[in-house]
Amino acid sequence: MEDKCPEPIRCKAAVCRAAGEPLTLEEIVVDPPKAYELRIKIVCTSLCHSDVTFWRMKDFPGVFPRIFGHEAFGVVESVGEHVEGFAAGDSVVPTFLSQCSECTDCKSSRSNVCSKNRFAVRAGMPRDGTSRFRDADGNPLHHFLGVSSFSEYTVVDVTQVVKVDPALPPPTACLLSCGASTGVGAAWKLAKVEPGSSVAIFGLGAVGLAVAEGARICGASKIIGVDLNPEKDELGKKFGVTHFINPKELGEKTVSQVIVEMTDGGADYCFECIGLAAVMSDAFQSSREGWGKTIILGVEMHGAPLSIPSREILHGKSVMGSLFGGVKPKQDIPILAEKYLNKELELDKFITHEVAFKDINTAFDLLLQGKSLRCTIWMDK
Ligand SMILES: NC(=O)c1ccc[n+]([C@@H]2O[C@H](COP(=O)([O-])OP(=O)(O)OC[C@H]3O[C@@H](n4cnc5c(N)ncnc54)[C@H](O)[C@@H]3O)[C@@H](O)[C@H]2O)c1
Ligand SMILES: [Zn+2]
Ligand SMILES: [Zn+2]
Repeated sequence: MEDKCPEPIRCKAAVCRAAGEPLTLEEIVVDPPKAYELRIKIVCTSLCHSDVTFWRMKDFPGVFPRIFGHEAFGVVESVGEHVEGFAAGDSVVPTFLSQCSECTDCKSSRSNVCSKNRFAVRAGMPRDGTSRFRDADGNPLHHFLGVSSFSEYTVVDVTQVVKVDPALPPPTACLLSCGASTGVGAAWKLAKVEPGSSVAIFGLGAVGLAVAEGARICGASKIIGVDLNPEKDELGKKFGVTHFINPKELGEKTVSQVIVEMTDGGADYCFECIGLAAVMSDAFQSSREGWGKTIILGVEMHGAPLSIPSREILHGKSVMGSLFGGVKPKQDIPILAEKYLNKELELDKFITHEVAFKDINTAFDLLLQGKSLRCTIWMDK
């Protein structure tokens, strides 16, 4: 092994000191990787709405100061003990979901939620709960989803790192680390959308539009997009959205009434890609009796309960939810990468902006104002 004794590294990170406050660029220390961990030099990262949700969360005490970020691409800098299959210089994407490849869930084709390194919003590393980051005063900085990519260097558990083809452009690899994989995976792996199906997507951000991209590839004939932002009408067309509904412009009718009319009984597949319990119910109401499936991808900020009429579920409708769109990171990200390199999967259109690391707060403004889908944040610019 080349990297016998990695030393702590001094570098810059965008630290969130309190909920909802702009991130501050600080010099930090990143400790060497422990056993089963890798230290990664982040090349670029981007902002997903899940970062924004937890950044905003004021009633989630004790987790600041924290380094957010979980969509990224980087290069392995060093590996800890017992790490197999990775070496310094490898192109990788860290992922918020793990795949240990050994547990019952990882071995089953029915699950993508590893039961050995379980998904949780922890403050530290998954195995020992401690932090690998320290600020200038030596105080620990908390991790986010085991990734914390808003730092020039980060430490990630080996079960949350996927090797990718170096031919992938860094911003594209970065998209596959969360949003694009989640949306495309939900249509392709979870719903298994059939040719000729009707699909309704609530929320046309990167996740919702990635569902549209996945549904387009699967041959869906009707792809209905629902969004409050009128600009998503034109934008959606680039992603195969065939019909657009702005709930603010419906007058007396409800969204679900309109979708049921448009699809002659309800959409075959409805996807919630916003994170609002009320919209999850709308999605369910818009699905077809007999076989309609509602797939929930949005993260409800306060975990509000989902309310659906129990009688309607007797009519053959079903609801399911998913982390990462059913994608098993180590198995499926390389497949999605290949689909991109074969020009089957179109990912470049998701990258609407780019900024230098020092301007990371601009990426927050762009997403919050509904102007960007994904903004590439370059660490070396
Ligand atoms: N399940 C997962 O594994 C997973 C992975 C990634 C993201 N997510 C979640 O998916 C959701 C979308 O993420 P994103 O990065 O695409 O977000 P985004 O901010 O880019 O997009 C959200 C879209 O929803 C629209 N919207 C907001 N409120 C609406 C309403 N009431 N009715 C209609 N449209 C509305 C916005 O205009 C925007 O276009 C978030 O909740 C995020 O946390 C889940
Ligand atoms: Zn995400
Ligand atoms: Zn596992």
